[in-house]
Amino acid sequence: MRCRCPALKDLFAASCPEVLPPASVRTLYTAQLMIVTIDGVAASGKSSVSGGVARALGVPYVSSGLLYRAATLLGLEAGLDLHDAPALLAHLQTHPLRLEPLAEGNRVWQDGRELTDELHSTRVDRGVSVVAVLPEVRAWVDAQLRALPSPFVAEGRDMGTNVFPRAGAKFYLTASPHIRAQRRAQERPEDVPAIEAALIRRDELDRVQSAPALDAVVIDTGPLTLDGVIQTILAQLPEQVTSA
Ligand SMILES: Nc1ncnc2c1ncn2[C@@H]1O[C@H](COP(=O)(O)OP(=O)(O)O)[C@@H](O)[C@H]1O
Ligand SMILES: Nc1ccn([C@H]2C[C@H](O)[C@@H](COP(=O)(O)OP(=O)(O)O)O2)c(=O)n1
Repeated sequence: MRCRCPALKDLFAASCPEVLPPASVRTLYTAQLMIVTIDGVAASGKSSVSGGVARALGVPYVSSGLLYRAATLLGLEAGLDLHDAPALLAHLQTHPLRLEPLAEGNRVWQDGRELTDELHSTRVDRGVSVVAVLPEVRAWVDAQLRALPSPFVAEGRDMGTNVFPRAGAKFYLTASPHIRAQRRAQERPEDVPAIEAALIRRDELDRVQSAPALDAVVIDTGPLTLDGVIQTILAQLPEQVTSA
């Protein structure tokens, strides 16, 4: 079959300029074209910016970090060793989590209990990087994210590199640790120096899975307002995303 779709033709030009891939692969890639990924370091503005972009597009946003945070919370509550991947996974199988990706804010449920408000505590902040490096937990989170119906905006660390490599648009947010600590201090009981030290430690622990995608637009949010970042992203979205 001849390839008539401009977006797919571009995607497969390198390997197969004339023939479309099998329908199942085509569907998967087309679905990913309607996903915007916003990755970045801790407290760089990922969830606030994703929420704003998602609202402007009229789609939900997906906060992948909440699943890592919820896995951490359940592990802490059960008294598990957070390095023990088999024990954590077994606990997650018997206590299934559900991410509710709403445009106005994501929520996480475990059966009938809402965990959302407990996911940004200092103890979860401290433990989550330990849980997030476990390959088994990463595979568990990735499977949940890939099962969600597009279009949506996905934010986290590896949305553009690992989870949705064919996303229609990719962004990566940065800002200096000091600026990020000043912003976070509005939401946490600790002072700026303590938060800054914890952010630097977490940047290091998250470094491997936090590399920007080669085709991501990197935005330093330091000099920008929240709305400034949102508008910068909206101005760079390709048509296949805005018309989704
Ligand atoms: N460009 C910005 N200017 C000022 N404050 C911001 C900006 N981006 C985010 N914030 C604030 O910084 C804090 C951290 O943002 P958040 O979206 O939670 O980051 P992340 O999801 O990357 O951890 C929030 O209080 C948010 O309102
Ligand atoms: N896709 C993702 C999302 C989050 N993580 C990890 C990295 C962080 O330490 C935790 C929590 O991420 P979250 O984005 O909720 O929080 P921060 O912005 O880092 O404060 O999970 C990850 O490894 N991969």
